[in-house]
Amino acid sequence: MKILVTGSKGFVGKNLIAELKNRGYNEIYKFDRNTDKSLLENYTKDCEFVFHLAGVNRPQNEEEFMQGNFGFTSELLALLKKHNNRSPILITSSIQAKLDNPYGRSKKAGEDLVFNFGKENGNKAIVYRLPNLFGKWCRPNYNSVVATFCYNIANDLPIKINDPNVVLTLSYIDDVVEEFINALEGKENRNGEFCEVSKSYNVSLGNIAELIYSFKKSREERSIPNMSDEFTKKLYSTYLSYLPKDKFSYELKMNVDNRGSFTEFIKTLDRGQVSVNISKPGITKGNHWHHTKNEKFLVVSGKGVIRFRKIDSDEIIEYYVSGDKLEVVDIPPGYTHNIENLGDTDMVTIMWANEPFDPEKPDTYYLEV
Ligand SMILES: NC(=O)C1=CN([C@@H]2O[C@H](COP(=O)(O)OP(=O)(O)OC[C@H]3O[C@@H](n4cnc5c(N)ncnc54)[C@H](OP(=O)(O)O)[C@@H]3O)[C@@H](O)[C@H]2O)C=CC1
Ligand SMILES: C[C@H]1O[C@H](OP(=O)(O)OP(=O)(O)OC[C@H]2O[C@@H](n3cnc4c(=O)[nH]c(N)nc43)[C@H](O)[C@@H]2O)[C@@H](O)[C@@H](O)C1=O
Repeated sequence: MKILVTGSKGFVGKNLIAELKNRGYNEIYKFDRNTDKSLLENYTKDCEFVFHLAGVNRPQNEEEFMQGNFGFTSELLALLKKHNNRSPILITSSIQAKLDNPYGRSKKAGEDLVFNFGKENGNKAIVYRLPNLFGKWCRPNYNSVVATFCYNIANDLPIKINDPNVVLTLSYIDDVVEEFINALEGKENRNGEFCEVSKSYNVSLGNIAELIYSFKKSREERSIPNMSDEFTKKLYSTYLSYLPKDKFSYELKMNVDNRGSFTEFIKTLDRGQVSVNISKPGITKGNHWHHTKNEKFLVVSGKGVIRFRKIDSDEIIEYYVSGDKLEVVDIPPGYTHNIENLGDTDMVTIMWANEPFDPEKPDTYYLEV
């Protein structure tokens, strides 16, 4: 299927094209600002679907709104008409089309053109009045406060919030792309004459800023944002996409002694803590038990033994473990336990505990196995 995408180098265009390719749509005609106009003539001859995303959001002069959002749409429609091309046309209008401002009026004029063209020529008109969008690859300091906040905070730059109570309606780029591909496949989500993305979030600017700052802080706290909240999950992915290329990594505090090291990796209040334990050859760690605290040990490199003894019993239970065969060993409460490195290399163990370590209430009692 031959698909024409205008505005192919923009935020929405790049995300849409990447996913179209993932899904096997490989005949994509890309048109953007610097594409030779004569190619648009060719593309409109035989394209079978049009995603008309090219739009003017932040021009130097106000007149460019009408030239870009109405004028260029007319040129595109005239070419489709010239070639008697009846392919469906999807356009990205804006919730601002309802507003009496230069951008809104130009988007409304573009909508009217497409609706009328559809009626006159039989092309299916698929018109989205999109809310503010967010996601990876949106240009910062341009048409999205989310992109600007993510970029500035990731780059240690200040942000300016005049009114933190302003509430935005936001849709996430992956949900937009999913909806657009549904539309391509004839399953657009209609609400009256317009189409809409089914998922959107109403969030205040203050909340957005607070969340993004918390993402930055999560590295120091070794915490993980709340992924059970859909908006947080999507905003966190967006934030990460703005990390500068020299800031993808961060160091952890390694607690080193002559036995090896113990390093906290991830701490959560509701799903526990993950740490990395390194033991030198011949070293035994542990020899303690817990009332309620419990753990999972996963040796990923080296070899050793995990021993258990119920605190009122003489029976010793042994689990031989090695990085050659990944196996999780649960550490049940009421059993004193230790882990000994039996190999001649460092033994590396991933340790999960059901609660973050609390020095005030460690629930850990020394007792030899
Ligand atoms: N992102 C959002 O939150 C929302 C976007 N929309 C609409 O969705 C569409 C896509 O938005 P988005 O991807 O964010 O915007 P972008 O500015 O990132 O992308 C639009 C692309 O279209 C190009 N373009 C503009 N005019 C023309 C033209 N006459 N010929 C060829 N190329 C052109 C732009 O080039 P250049 O950069 O050189 O101008 C740019 O590469 C726009 O129509 C926008 O109005 C609607 C609601 C919300
Ligand atoms: C739907 C619509 O969506 C976009 O247009 P926009 O709404 O202008 O987008 P924005 O993210 O720049 O602003 C959102 C709100 O946020 C305020 N705002 C901005 N920048 C800061 C800022 O830096 N600080 C503060 N405090 N507020 C800001 C601003 O005053 C406004 O209330 C376009 O993609 C467009 O194409 C489109 O159609």
